[in-house]
Amino acid sequence: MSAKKIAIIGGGNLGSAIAQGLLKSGFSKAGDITITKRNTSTLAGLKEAGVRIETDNAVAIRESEVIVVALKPYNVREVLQEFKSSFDPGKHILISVVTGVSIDDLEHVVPGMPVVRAMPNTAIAIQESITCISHKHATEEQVRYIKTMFDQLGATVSIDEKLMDAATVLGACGIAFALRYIRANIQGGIEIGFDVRTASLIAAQTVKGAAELLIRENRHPEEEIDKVTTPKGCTIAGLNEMEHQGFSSSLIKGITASYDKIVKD
Ligand SMILES: NC(=O)C1=CN([C@@H]2O[C@H](COP(=O)(O)OP(=O)(O)OC[C@H]3O[C@@H](n4cnc5c(N)ncnc54)[C@H](O)[C@@H]3O)[C@@H](O)[C@H]2O)C=CC1
Ligand SMILES: O=C(O)[C@@H]1CCC=N1
Repeated sequence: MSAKKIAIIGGGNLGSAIAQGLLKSGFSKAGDITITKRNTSTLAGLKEAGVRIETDNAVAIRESEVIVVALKPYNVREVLQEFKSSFDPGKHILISVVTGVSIDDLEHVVPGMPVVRAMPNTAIAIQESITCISHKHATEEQVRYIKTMFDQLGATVSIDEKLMDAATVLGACGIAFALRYIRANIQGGIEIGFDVRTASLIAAQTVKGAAELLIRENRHPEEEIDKVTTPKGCTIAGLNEMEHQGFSSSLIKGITASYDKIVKD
């Protein structure tokens, strides 16, 4: 698969993370990535690494083949509308990572351009994203290229577009949910005696280990929990107290609140 030049339109949190992941994975050479933003001062690190920094979206689009749109949902239509004459369906592949804006909506703004939606998370910066992908009119070759690209940046899963909002909550927002869980562990760890650095390391590595048990061994969480909960032991005492306080329920309610926010906006 030959290397393509990639433009990231919207060099914010996610756009920058994608650029970092592309660099780290070696999928792209720094000189083959262009990232755009109106105020480019936050992109100094990428600039230093050799990534091309642009304020003019038309230039970035013209000089690239893969266009990753990482703009906010509220201005993506307006910005794409402004630059739609720069798109060439014979040359460009368009990937949108924008939350809550459908393929139909985007294809309506840039007629003739097939849009692939992808929903990564910020761990894409270190090649540990889970990226959900869906498409309607892209060719098999375009989809293969996009999947290969995101495969280098973590794991990928192809989903029906109607699940894209759910994917946003579970995968993209999920990073923040998981981090808040880890932070609570750190707070608890400090209260029972650890300094913050040690508590952070233990909490984060423990969550990583739990995740790896599921991913590598393909197990159900409860099967692994059963191995930890000694009868009359401290694990079950802690777990049951957490559940009495609404642990699982609060997470499920948070996930549905997050989903409702996307669907109702
Ligand atoms: N941050 C995250 O974890 C995730 C975000 N997303 C989605 O990705 C999109 C981007 O999110 P963030 O990176 O968090 O937002 P952000 O606000 O950090 O990034 C958007 C960037 O676009 C830039 N921008 C605005 N107008 C522009 C223009 N005309 N030309 C070029 N750049 C322009 C802004 O300056 C900003 O840096 C959103 O649609 C979000 O819903 C999806 C998955 C995860
Ligand atoms: O909170 C948000 O709106 C975005 C979407 C997924 C992650 N961040």
